[in-house]
Amino acid sequence: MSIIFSLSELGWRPFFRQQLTFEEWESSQPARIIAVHRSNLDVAIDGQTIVIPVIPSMPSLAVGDWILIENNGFQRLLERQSLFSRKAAGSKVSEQLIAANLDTAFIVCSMNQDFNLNRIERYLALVAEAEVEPVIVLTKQDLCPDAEHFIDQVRSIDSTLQILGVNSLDSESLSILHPWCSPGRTVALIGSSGVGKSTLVNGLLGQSQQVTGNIREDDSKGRHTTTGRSLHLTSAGALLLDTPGMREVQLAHCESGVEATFAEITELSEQCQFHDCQHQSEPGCAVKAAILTGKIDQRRLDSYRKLLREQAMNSASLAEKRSQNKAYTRHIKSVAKSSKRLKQNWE
Ligand SMILES: Nc1nc2c(ncn2[C@@H]2O[C@H](COP(=O)(O)OP(=O)(O)OP(=O)(O)O)[C@@H](O)[C@H]2O)c(=O)[nH]1
Ligand SMILES: [Zn+2]
Repeated sequence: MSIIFSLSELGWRPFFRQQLTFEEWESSQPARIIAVHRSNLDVAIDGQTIVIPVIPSMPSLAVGDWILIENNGFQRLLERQSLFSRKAAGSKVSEQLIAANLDTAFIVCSMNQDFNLNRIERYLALVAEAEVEPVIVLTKQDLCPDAEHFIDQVRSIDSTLQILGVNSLDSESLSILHPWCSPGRTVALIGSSGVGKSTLVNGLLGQSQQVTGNIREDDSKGRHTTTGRSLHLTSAGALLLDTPGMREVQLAHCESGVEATFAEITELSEQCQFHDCQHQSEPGCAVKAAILTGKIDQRRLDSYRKLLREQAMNSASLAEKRSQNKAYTRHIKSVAKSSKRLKQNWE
């Protein structure tokens, strides 16, 4: 089932439009990537969706990317407004792109014993790193006698956050999310297992469906496989990006995201006596002083430290895996070279 989209419904806006040269306006067409497969891309252009082949000279592309095409062939990638990526190990692919040009990430957490502020802060750091607007969606409100208690806790970490309580099983309750789901906007969900993401996705989609139906693609062995597309239309008109990768994003190379999520600690750090203060037992620590006066929560500082450590450890282990892979590749190459030499000598 195919739905016809206009460019503005696909999220086309001045940020992308102004990147085109006059010549590009004349000769090429903007297109949004709605699925990335091994050998081709599904892209939506003004009024239709088409399939274009993946060619080796293409940059890494993600669902949600805007590209220019000419005669149904790839021209160039437009600058992204936001990007979720997973910093993968491996000598060839150092960064696995997950989703591009999202406007909003719904950070989903349930209002029950699974509720966890540290986890929300972890997701906030990821979303800040990707430069996407966060909205905290607290689910299972129907089962919770004191939703305000949970909402207040989230507000205590940042009073400017958008925080909404919902019952994902009730579409009327989800209308509170509509301001972020208007036509042309792109949203995605992030949250732990069991908090109700799938239920929320179903509720937001209502009777609507994937931007186009599944397609069949030949895999490397020539077999047909059916691959789902990742961009869906919500009943309120937004595009909902639902890709498994979003659910597995790791905290690595995310220092600026962590710093942004704990802005009050980062700002206070500038007043610490030592510029590399760890806020533990150093003299003249402004952060410790703020904890003593109750201005900052000890939990906040612990969470900040833990996330900084986690992202540093993940980044380091990825770098190590990368260098191991490089060494392995060098080894394979040298074995191949010497066996070629041997063969030449033999002949
Ligand atoms: N009462 C109630 N139940 C909910 C709500 N949201 C989700 N559930 C239920 O919670 C359970 C888990 O929901 P899922 O949508 O599968 O959770 P998920 O986050 O997608 O979990 P994973 O697929 O493991 O990532 C299901 O039984 C849902 O019906 C809600 O707002 N209210
Ligand atoms: Zn300090």
